Amino acid sequence: MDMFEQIKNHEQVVFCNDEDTGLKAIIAIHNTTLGPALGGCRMRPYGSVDEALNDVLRLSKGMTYKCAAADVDFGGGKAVIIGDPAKDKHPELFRAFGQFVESLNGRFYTGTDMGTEPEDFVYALKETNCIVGVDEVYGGSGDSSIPTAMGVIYGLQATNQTIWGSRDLHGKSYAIQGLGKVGYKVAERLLDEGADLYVTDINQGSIDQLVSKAKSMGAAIKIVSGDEIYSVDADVFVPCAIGGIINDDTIDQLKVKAVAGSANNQLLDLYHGLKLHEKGILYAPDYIVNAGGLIQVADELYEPNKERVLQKTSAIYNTLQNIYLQAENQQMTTMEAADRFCEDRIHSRSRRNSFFSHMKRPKWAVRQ
Ligand SMILES: NC(=O)C1=CN([C@@H]2O[C@H](COP(=O)(O)OP(=O)(O)OC[C@H]3O[C@@H](n4cnc5c(N)ncnc54)[C@H](O)[C@@H]3O)[C@@H](O)[C@H]2O)C=CC1
Ligand SMILES: O=C(O)CCC(=O)C(=O)O
Repeated sequence: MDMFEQIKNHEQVVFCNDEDTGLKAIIAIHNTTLGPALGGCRMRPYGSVDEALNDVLRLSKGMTYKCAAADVDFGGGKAVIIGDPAKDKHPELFRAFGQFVESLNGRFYTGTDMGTEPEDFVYALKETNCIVGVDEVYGGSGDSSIPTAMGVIYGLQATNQTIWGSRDLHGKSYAIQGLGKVGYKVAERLLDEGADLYVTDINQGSIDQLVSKAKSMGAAIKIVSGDEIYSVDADVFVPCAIGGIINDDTIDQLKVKAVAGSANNQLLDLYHGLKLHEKGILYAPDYIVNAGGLIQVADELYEPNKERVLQKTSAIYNTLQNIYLQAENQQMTTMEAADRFCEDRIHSRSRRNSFFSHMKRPKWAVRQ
């Protein structure tokens, strides 16, 4: 496919190649109407450059919508590093990545995502100030997966309220895919609430950790294989790992009443939102539910304020309920209702914010 056809809705795509450190990364800036691009950096052993490019293009577009929905003055961007997080990480790799981010001169801010940790970005921070979510001792706001997990909990509460008339989390069962930075925290909170859990992860260490936590609480969790997670008899499916997991094959297997989790790009295609709807499964649009981390890192770039982050993250509950209502009133899927809500916000600003008008960096209150 023609490369420009492939990236046609994006403003800028940067291929980063550094032979000395082995860095192979792609930074995608989707849309900066609302402000400079902001989005995490994922590290994965992608099978091909094309796979990595597709991922970063989809993820960066999602960030444009996420920023609009969360009402933060940033645009959509994302980065991917091609490599195995378990084997290929080293300080110089992240320093080299930081140099590429710096070369964008404030058009792109980044931090953690799947496969990366706040500590990795301490090295990138040596090269650029355009890094978010590092520990507070380095001037950051800390692990952004904490508010992300909190947002998922608000999303689950809004979903339960809509389906069962109560936002209570206990008395329901949840199938969690992925016990990483976000999924593990969601699982802990659900255990605290006395919910029943089915869990899966490709990393046995995370499962063992959750099992011993559950044991210490006298609770039981059911461990299932990667394939089984789609067909368990749970009330809600909570995807907290990879994208594209809502597809023709998995929708046929789902027995749940709702899907609400942190994973970015859960629907393989937009029409899978319709298929879920036709099967009577309520879908919580991913970028509405998982905006907590974004809210924290966006806040960090101005005047960091923990209370405000908590307040804005708790608004995910109302935003999601409104999306559910809009979808019902306008006879569309929840994903279509969410997309329309965001597109209206972006278009209403596009007349006033022109391309590149947000080159200026936000005020760096902490690190200057
Ligand atoms: N960290 C954050 O604040 C945010 C994360 N997200 C999204 O949430 C998802 C999870 O992010 P993190 O927890 O930060 O990533 P992470 O890398 O800390 O955790 C991902 C977990 O999923 C597991 N996993 C990977 N493939 C799997 C598979 N096929 N089946 C089961 N488990 C699998 C990994 O072993 C790991 O434990 C990603 O899609 C990410 O883009 C979205 C918004 C913010
Ligand atoms: O958590 C971050 O660093 C930025 C937010 C992000 O990348 C996301 O929400 O997917």
